[in-house]
Amino acid sequence: MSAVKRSFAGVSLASLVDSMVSRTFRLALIQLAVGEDKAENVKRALSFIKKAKENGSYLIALPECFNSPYGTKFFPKYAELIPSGQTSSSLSQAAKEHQIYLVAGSIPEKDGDKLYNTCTVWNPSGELVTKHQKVHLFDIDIPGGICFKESETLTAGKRLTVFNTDICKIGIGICYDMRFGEMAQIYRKEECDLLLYPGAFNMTTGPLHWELLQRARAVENQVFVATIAPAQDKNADYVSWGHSQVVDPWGKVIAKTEFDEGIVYADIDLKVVDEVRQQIPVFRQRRTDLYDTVLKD
Ligand SMILES: NC(=O)CC(=O)C(=O)O
Repeated sequence: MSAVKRSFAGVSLASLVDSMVSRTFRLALIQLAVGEDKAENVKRALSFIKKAKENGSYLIALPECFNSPYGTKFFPKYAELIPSGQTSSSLSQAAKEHQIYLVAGSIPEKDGDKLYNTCTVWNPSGELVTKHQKVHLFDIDIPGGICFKESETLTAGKRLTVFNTDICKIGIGICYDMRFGEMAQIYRKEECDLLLYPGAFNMTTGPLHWELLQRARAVENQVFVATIAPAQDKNADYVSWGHSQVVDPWGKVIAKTEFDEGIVYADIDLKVVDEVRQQIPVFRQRRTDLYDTVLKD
């Protein structure tokens, strides 16, 4: 729906809707300490989910690779089927028990003879709403910095992923996906109000790009953006930058943490999305006669 369609006879549709349904909710980001013991990783995640629910969260998100260390050598060993694997079954149970939407970071997924980096989304009935297989694999080489090739063991997903909660529409990307502005633009076109990126940037790219990219995606698309990282473990092969955070549609960081394990809470008010889009109406000012970003099958 465009900003134009959001107003009728001088009364914005958003304000009518606002008076009828709640457009605020508490988002919790779990910055989890992830180690080599898969069962322990899942157990810790479940205990943080419980705590986040006790603190009033409606939507809870986990980090990229929350049941496995992040590294190509680990993916084959930790990979599971979705939704028949043990991790999926624990997540489904937790979403149902706590009556929450759960965006479950990512796990290495075994699908046929291929492996994916996959985020599962669960609703308050414990049903798998959707899953996102990371579409842009993290293959980079910065001499003296970091060299990483997810494609050594992973296959790239083939579709973008949006889903609805009772309150808003959400677009999902995983980590490196955040670098691709076209993907976020498509999510805005699909009427998303919030983009969630479970991600694990590193000590080379994190300090420069992590927050910059989130604020850019938020301002360009006038959406809330949240990122959820594993806590930092200085002894791991891959050292996570941490810094899970939430950015509002003005580009302002409204909640954040640094390196340690913990929960970041943000009270999201979707009125802010409508205000920004009304006050700076760039979406309907785009020159689609000159350029466009389109979703392909
Ligand atoms: N780990 C990633 O997928 C991405 C990343 O660390 C980066 O883009 O930098």
